[in-house]
Amino acid sequence: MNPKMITENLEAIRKNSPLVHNITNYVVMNNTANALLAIGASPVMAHAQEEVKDMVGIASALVLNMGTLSKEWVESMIIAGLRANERKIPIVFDPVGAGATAYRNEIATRIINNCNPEIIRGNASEIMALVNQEMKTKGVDSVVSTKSALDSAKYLAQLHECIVVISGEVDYITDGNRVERVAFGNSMMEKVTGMGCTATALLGAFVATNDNLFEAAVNGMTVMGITGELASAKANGPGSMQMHFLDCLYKLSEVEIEQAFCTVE
Ligand SMILES: Nc1ncnc2c1ncn2[C@@H]1O[C@H](COP(=O)(O)OP(=O)(O)O)[C@@H](O)[C@H]1O
Ligand SMILES: Cc1ncsc1CCOP(=O)(O)O
Ligand SMILES: [Mg+2]
Repeated sequence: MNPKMITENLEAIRKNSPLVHNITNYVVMNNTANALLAIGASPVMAHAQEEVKDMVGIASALVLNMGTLSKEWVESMIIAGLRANERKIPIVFDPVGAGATAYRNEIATRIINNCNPEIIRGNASEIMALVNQEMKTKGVDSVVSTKSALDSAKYLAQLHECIVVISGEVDYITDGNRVERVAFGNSMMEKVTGMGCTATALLGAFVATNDNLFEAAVNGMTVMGITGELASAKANGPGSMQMHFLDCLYKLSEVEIEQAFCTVE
């Protein structure tokens, strides 16, 4: 992980403006579309079974998010996922609320097994729940530390040959062997709904412009964290945090990325 690599990935997003197709939840559609625009990507939210295949046909990445599930949407996700596999475009999956209900566990397993996502990004509780169906979570928020989910993440990554990202105070990114730790960010990020979903959506833009999936995931989570730090320094609370997050993401510069690295080292 280095500032230059991250800046190059960011510049590729801004230059190419990849179309990121999202099948996501009602709560975060607006936030995540705005975050993708702010970073320089082009978002589209489309979930009708009649059109998802065509939309994947023109997209550079697919984001599947199970925040507000329904039977119809699940079928759309599977159709879209299979088309993404056919086109060999990357899929990023967010198992929102895995562990909270049996239905969520069942659907998460179905999406992973049928669509083979390149990246799975969840909070620690969700990642643990994907491995241990006995794991009970509070809802969409995590109740455990990210470090405690690391073994589950490695197992999941090896089993499905994908990258697993655990987000939280400290993020971990693993391909089952390598582990990268990203410790940027601010606790105010927990107070804005959809921050995790935003991370997942942004990962869509990073993988759309970087064939190295592991590197793309690390870059994406680093940009999330640094932007969170810059935004929280300007924010007075969750409302202005949300606004400043978009502005800081839009303006994020190479110098700011380098400075953030200097502060932690
Ligand atoms: N306490 C914290 N300190 C720093 N960054 C955080 C903290 N909590 C969450 N984040 C960051 O906020 C984003 C959303 O993560 P998280 O809250 O784990 O997702 P979710 O909303 O899915 O539970 C990630 O980029 C993560 O790094
Ligand atoms: C509150 C809520 N309920 C269903 S989806 C959702 C949004 C969750 O977003 P995030 O996991 O990014 O906090
Ligand atoms: Mg989440």
